[in-house]
Amino acid sequence: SWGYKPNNGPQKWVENFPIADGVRQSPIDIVPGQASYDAGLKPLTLKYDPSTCLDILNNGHSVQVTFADDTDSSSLTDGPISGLYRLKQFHFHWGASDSKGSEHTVAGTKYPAELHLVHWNTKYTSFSEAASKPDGLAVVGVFLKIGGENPNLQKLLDAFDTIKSKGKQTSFENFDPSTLLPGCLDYWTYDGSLTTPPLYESVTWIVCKEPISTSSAQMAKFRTLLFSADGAAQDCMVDNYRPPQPLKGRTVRASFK
Ligand SMILES: NS(=O)(=O)c1ccc(-n2ccn(-c3ccc(F)cc3F)c2=O)cc1
Ligand SMILES: [Zn+2]
Repeated sequence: SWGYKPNNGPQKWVENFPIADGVRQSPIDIVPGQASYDAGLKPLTLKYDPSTCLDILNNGHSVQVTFADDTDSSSLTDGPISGLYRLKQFHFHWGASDSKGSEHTVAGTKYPAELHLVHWNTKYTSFSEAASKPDGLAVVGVFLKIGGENPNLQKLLDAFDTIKSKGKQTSFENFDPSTLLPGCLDYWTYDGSLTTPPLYESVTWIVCKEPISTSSAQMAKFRTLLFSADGAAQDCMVDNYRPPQPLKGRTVRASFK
């Protein structure tokens, strides 16, 4: 099935997912000078309850932390959206080296990794119903840059040895995703899509301007995960990012001057 190799990667996805050539695909290159400041954009309100954190999973494409979404206790409101969106999961994209890995780029600059916090619109009854609707999802993107070691990230990395291969999952409790947010929540926002198949054009993207830090050693830990299942030839999980897609006339708005 789909992946990130030459034979099944982003250039091939259109064969099974024709929306790959759609009008609101993600990620994009964000050019700050071309973004338009919108004074009507509200600050983000992110309220996360660590007790909703359930487990951590290697799904064969990324490492994902999943949340209980049967109540509003972990939610996103305000910002560019209306209503309340519940947190479903967060995951990452990263490179084989510190020179690449993010999906969104900023004036062509690639970061070594990017965190995605995936929320769904509670005007729908479930994540799966919301996932394909034009206003169904809101994903908060946070860039990771190489700097000091990130102690909050380390809690996640410490679980990686037990979920090394595809399909491995383990309980992961009381993690507060707000510890992975930057101090400043200035953001860019635009209408986009899921960045992996099924590539649904259902995402209001909210990309934070300020990155969080991680160390090179911590990035190396991400690269010990495997795309492959137990028993199969070991295939390092690296470069699990889609390159920027055409803007096709979309406007990127900035919440800051
Ligand atoms: N990288 S990202 O844009 O944040 C991103 C990319 C892909 C997904 N994704 C993949 C499968 N699904 C999914 C899972 C269950 C479901 F019912 C519907 C889905 F679209 C999903 O939401 C979720 C998030
Ligand atoms: Zn993602």
